Order: sequence, then C-alpha cells, then structure tokens
Amino acid sequence: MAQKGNRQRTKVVVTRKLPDNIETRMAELFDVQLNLADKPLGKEGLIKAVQTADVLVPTVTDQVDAEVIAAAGKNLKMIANFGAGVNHIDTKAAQEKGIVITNTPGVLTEDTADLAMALLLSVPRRLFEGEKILRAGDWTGWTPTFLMGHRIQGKRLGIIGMGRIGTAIARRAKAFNMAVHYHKRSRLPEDVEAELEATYWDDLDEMLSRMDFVSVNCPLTDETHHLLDRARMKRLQPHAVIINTARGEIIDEEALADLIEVGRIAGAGLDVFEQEPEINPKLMELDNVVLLPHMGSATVEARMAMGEKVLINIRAYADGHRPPDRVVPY
Ligand SMILES: O=CC(=O)O
Repeated sequence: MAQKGNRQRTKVVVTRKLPDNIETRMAELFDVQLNLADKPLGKEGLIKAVQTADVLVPTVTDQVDAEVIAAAGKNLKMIANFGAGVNHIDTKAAQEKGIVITNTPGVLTEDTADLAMALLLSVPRRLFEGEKILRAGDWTGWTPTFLMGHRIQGKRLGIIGMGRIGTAIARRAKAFNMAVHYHKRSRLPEDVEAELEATYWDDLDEMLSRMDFVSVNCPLTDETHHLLDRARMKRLQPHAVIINTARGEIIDEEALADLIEVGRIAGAGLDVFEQEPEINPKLMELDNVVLLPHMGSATVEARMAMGEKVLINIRAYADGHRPPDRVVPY
C-alpha cells in the first residue's frame, strides 16, 4: 500500500478519454497521464503504461492480459477499471502479482437495465424497422396489417445471471406484466425472489425451452464463454428473442446469426458483440435484429458516477486504505 499523503506522487495512466470533470479532478489529485486524443493504446502502449504507472485506469476496450501484467514494473500496484465487467483483465495474473483491481459497480445498473428494456421493446415491436421505412420515405400510411409485432405483456422473460443488472431488469419486466424467470448459480434469497415474483431455474436448458424472451446478464468468465452455444440456443422456441447487454462472447454469435436466419429463433437485441467494434456481417443483414454500439452505461450520469468511483478507489489506495470496489484480491 502507498504511504499516506502519497496522492500527488501517485502516477495514474488513463487509457481512454473520460468525462471532462473527471479528468480535471484526476489531474488535481494525482500525477496523471490522460489520453485526450482517445486513441486506444494497443498492446504496446499498455505495456509501456504499466512499466511506469502506479495505477492503470483501463476500460473494456483494453486487453490487460497476462503479457501486459507480466510486463508491469514493481510500481504497478492497482488497476482501477472504468467499468463494471473485468473480463478484459487477467485477474489471476494480477492477483498473483499482488496488484489490486477495482471496478465501478452499482452506478450503471439502472441505465443498463433501461437499455435492455429498450431492446426488449424494440425487437418484438419492430421499432427500428419502422424508423428505417419512415426515414427512407417509404411509409404510405396506416394500414391494419403494417409492421405487426408482438406484445410483451404476459410473456415469459428468462434472465441469465440475476445480479444487480438482472434484478433491475426483472423489476422493469414485472412492471410490464411479464412473467420473470431466472437462472443463476446460486438462488436469490427468498424475500428478493418473492418481491420480484421470479421463478428460479436450476437447469438453464430447461428454462430456455420455455421462454419467450431471454436476457443475458451474467459476467463473462471462462465458464460463461459461449454459454449460449448453438445446441443450447436450439432449445429455444422459434418465437423466442434474445437480448444481450452483458458481453458478446457469452453468445456464439455465428450460431445466433444462423439460427435467426433460418427462423429457428425470432430475433435478437444486441448491445455487445464478440469482436467489438467488428460486427458479424450476417447479423447486419437481418431485419429482426437490433444492433447497438455497446451503450448500456452511456448516460452522462452513469459515466460521471463511474469516474467518481475510479477516483474514490484510487484515492483510498493512495491514502493507504482498502479501495471500496475491490475485485482482486478476492
Ligand atoms: O460494459 C461496460 C461495463 O462493464 O461497465
């Protein structure tokens, strides 16, 4: 741990452009290297950064892998991630080197849940298809059969991963009179389950075969990589729709595109992709798929609060305290 009063000398390297107020405060508090041009550092840049920094502030766009962590100098004591998911950081390698990792949980929950809900409405109600037709000047007026979609009221939503965001989606879904189901490694406490009126499924395959909508909300780990693979997605009913606001790699994207193309799944709403910012060209061709550019937490409020959390975590560390949002050490 740093000695008390070390803040000014704490060298912080930030990998991407952050909201202005956060950068200003960062510069007041620490010896900070910002990335005003917002160009990703890449492997080489990250390696260079960890050789000199006490604290690295990466985002989901930086692969802080074993190689980067191995290259870190003795000085690197902390990785203060700007974001909740830490799948892009080799947490095991960091743990072994005694590097503290923090994230920014809680402050992006509601916004990400809102975005999931927006997708959950957009796909079955065909909002973006309608928008496209109207903007192209091809709308000829109201007709009884134009752009008929499906209602979500009364339908079953299966949430995979019932953490903060999953739970926030469940609350919204309940307000829309959907029947909430969920799969999670460990069951929710009885009172929470009762409040959400949520049905627990120990067996994911069983749950999938009965759902109208599925929302992916688990973290990306070795265990959840391609959790929704081809075989598993084939368990879904043909009218089912998948929403993913978590991480692209949890779904086998190629299989998803194939299954939608042949009508084995009705559609998808995706905010995250396997090879961001590359998008599988097959997905681009499909009308019943809504594609968003990873914007779940993209509100001014969330991004400011995420920045505040990064500041608080680094400040705690620099003052010799345990940072509040530690992911590692576990
Ligand atoms: O995707 C963004 C995050 O993990 O915060």
